[in-house]
Amino acid sequence: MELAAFNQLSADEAQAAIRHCVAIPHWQQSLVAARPFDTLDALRATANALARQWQRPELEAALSAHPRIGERANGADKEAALSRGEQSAMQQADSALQQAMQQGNQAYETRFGRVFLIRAKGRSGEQMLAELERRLQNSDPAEQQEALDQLREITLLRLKETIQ
Ligand SMILES: NC(=O)NC1=NC(=O)NC1=O
Repeated sequence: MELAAFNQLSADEAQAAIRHCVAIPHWQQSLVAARPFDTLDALRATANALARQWQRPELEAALSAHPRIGERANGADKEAALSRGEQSAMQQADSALQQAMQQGNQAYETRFGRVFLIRAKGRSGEQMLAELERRLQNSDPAEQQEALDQLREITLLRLKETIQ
């Protein structure tokens, strides 16, 4: 979608157009309310600044829309389709890597009590497993910040693909 088109949509239509970027309604509504944007850079800077305000509640709300790494996102909705594309590297992963990722996800969820979140686009399965193993050593606060940073990266990538 062109920026000009996004600027001209009704608030409801504009929110619907970016809903799949992240399952945080307040972020969607705040970005819509900040229109009109003069440039794509201005849109992206605002989206980034709003995403930097996220804390634990936003992280937990958003995780519901992000399947585990290595788990095929079933479903016909746009988020599931985006996840399948983002995680395509895992579809080619061999069974050993798939199993290691499953065990890593389990260890992460036992340690931190939530799904491991990483910006999967552009990363191989091996790179994501290495990141999981590194982040398992993080303290709780450090890991919460890393997860929030990854959620922000995923969101901004999706926004970039949605409004160009
Ligand atoms: N658990 C996850 O990290 N999921 C995901 N990361 C992405 O980049 N897309 C996902 O669905």
